[in-house]
Amino acid sequence: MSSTADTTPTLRMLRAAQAQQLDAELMAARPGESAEASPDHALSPHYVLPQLMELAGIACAEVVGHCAAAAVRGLVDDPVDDRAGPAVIRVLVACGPGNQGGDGLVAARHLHHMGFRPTVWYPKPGRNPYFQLRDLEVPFATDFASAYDASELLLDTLFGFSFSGAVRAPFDQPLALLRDRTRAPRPFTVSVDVPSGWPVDDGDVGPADVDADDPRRFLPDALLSLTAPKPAAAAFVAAWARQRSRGGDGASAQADGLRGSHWLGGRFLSRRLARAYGLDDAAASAVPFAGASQSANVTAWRLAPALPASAHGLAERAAPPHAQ
Ligand SMILES: NC(=O)C1=CN([C@@H]2O[C@H](COP(=O)(O)OP(=O)(O)OC[C@H]3O[C@@H](n4cnc5c(N)ncnc54)[C@H](O)[C@@H]3O)[C@@H](O)[C@H]2O)[C@@H](O)CC1
Repeated sequence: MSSTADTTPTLRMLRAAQAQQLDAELMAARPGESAEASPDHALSPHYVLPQLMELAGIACAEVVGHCAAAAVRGLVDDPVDDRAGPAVIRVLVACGPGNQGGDGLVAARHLHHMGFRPTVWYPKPGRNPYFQLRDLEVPFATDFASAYDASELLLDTLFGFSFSGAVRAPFDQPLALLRDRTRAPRPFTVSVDVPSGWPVDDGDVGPADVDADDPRRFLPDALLSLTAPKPAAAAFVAAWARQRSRGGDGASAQADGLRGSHWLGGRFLSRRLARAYGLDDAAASAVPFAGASQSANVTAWRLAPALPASAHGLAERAAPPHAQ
């Protein structure tokens, strides 16, 4: 009989296929399928993609804001006086070809309005927020390496839960650079959903245990999970636990407070959808967001394994499409 109940709050994880399914259910987005065809779609909240991206993007910008002071104090050779405010902080926003790249574009717009100095690397332009950034005269970088070296902070929105296989050009070069820059000084790096290049559903292997050319040598300083952590978030948490037990790498105490931090964003789930994916059951505690915040620091939260696919009927349904 156990004597003391463990009260550590818990977040349930979602595997890639579950996250894609949930995304589709939020939007009722399967082309050609009538709402009557599926009870899930009849109940869908019918979000449209730009709404979800806006919420994801503002959560990204908020987490960058939380981490910015640490980035400046801890990792720059000649620390900037943080009383100067965000205007001195250069944030490189690396945007991939999918919806996560769209989150990054939205985040860059919010960062601009918050007073930061964002620069965007977006080698496959196309989504609407791109034109908004052009209108705001936010600079676009063509050379990732020099923009990286000129920044205090990197927002990694290259790939999220739909990444798979070996990385293809033109994204291979930035991922190789991130993999090779394992030590400070380097920009404080915030990844979204999955550290780019990592296998989404692998929760066990961490950067310390992989070969020199393995993408998991790239260990971001902070991770923002959207809607729910993916198994890669558990690998991120485990990798930072190992890093801490080895005594870190010399960065300042202030920066260390946020290095290895895990955040949750994406406030768009109803109780019905949360319950359907096991995000609202006895093992998964209540949502951690406070007040108007679009992000919550969940570093101290435990991560529970994703439910088996059959638990919410995923196995019986076709894989959803996702925007390219
Ligand atoms: N419900 C949610 O949680 C929401 C998630 N959003 C974001 O959307 C992301 C998922 O978006 P997507 O499904 O578009 O997927 P991703 O943004 O993960 O990327 C898919 C794109 O990457 C390409 N790609 C995949 N593997 C590759 C490889 N090995 N080399 C080169 N290119 C590769 C694909 O061709 C596709 O263009 C999430 O991670 C999250 O950031 C938000 O935009 C909206 C709401």
